[in-house]
Amino acid sequence: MAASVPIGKTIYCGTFAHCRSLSELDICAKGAIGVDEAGVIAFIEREVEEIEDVIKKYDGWNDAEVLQSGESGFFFPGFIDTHTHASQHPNTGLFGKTTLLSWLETYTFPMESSLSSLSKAATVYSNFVSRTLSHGTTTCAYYATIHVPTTNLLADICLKRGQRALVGRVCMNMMSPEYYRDASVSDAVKDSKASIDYIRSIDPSGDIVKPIITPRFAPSCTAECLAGLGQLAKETGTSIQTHISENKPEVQLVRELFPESKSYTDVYDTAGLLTPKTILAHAVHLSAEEVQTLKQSGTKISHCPASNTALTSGCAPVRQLLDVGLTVGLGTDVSGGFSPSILEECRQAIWVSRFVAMNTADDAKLSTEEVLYLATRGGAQVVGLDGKVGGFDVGMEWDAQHICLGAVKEGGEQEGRFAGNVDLFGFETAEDRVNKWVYSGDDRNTKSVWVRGRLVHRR
Ligand SMILES: Nc1nc2[nH]cnc2c(=O)[nH]1
Ligand SMILES: [Zn+2]
Repeated sequence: MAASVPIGKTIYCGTFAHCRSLSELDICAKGAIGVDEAGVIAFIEREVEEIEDVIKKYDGWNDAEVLQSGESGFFFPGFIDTHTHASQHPNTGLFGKTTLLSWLETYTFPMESSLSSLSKAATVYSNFVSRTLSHGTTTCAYYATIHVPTTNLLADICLKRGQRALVGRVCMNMMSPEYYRDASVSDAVKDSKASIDYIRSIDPSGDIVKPIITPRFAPSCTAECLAGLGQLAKETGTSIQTHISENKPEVQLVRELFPESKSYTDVYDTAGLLTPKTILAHAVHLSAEEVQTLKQSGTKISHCPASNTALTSGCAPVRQLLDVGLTVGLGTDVSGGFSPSILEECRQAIWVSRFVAMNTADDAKLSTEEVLYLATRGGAQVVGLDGKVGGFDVGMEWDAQHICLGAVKEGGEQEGRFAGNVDLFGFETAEDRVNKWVYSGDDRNTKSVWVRGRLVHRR
């Protein structure tokens, strides 16, 4: 679906839910949200008895299309995936008993290197963008590969499909296989710049796709390469994404490779890579001092719980990171993570926080409201779209998903054609419905998805 398809005014009626803050999930059962031709929320009404009264109240909304959430449905902000690898999608579910460094060698580098092929990349990237959209992901921070043409192709696909994306050409000039590495620092910087220029040329406003500078992680890049990319980010005002402190052998490796640095965080700090537009994935094994450095630099964190469990990397101390005031979002980290779904990541974040709680204190536990916040407003802060997407407020853009759950009829069958795992028996409160969705929902429950008011997925 092209991003340029014109839209008319639309009023979304019925139940909507969104996170106001980390602890407050706002659910409105009799709502009406007016979205204008630009995809911007023009008004929000609560306690609506008759939609006609709303239409009368606002000039110029007579011809608006009215879309109902339905009895067992609700509108929810689109999910924001703050860290994933489109180029690893064919490997989803393939990790065996490997851990990070052996997994990279065994599965990841061979697959990524094969995406030099434009035809293979077209298939993999189109499929992955469809997949993430179908799970309600309206914004995604993507890693591609080292190849400029196919990285640019990923940006083309996101723009065409209308999914907001940060698209990164991966840089790696050290400890990488001969068959898959940047030949030199100048190549890494030049190719990154070429991809930045291309992505800015196809979407000069950056409303849908933006480039993001992407050093793979410290062990893949020399200090000179990291510094060159830090300089490039400064000169071009581009966002940055990389990995940090994912597993203990990796942290030890960074100590050995960068003996002059105080810590893993210091390696990035020295290179000028810690900025308010930097997204660091994982942050599992940081010291208190490193956390302070990240906080002071305004760096953002992507929590990737499914990946951290799959690769036995560790349990990120999310409550501590939040308490210090770091901004945290959720990332699927495919294919370290085994699912393209941020809803799945919400569950995984809840589970991991319970394992942390079992080993530390009960307040480590994350609630449903908290993970949904990380998946939406928190994620928006991480990717630099704070105040624009991630919630339903007047002036924000309509990046949203229509969730439909399965009402059970007398006799036991689910009503309608949106069969899924969630059964509603009629006694559930609005909060119960959201909880049931978080714990047992999936893409079968995601009926429609919009970005800036444009329909980008329908089931
Ligand atoms: N999870 C994950 N961690 C990494 N560290 C360096 N590269 C990767 C990657 O592709 N995935
Ligand atoms: Zn990753």
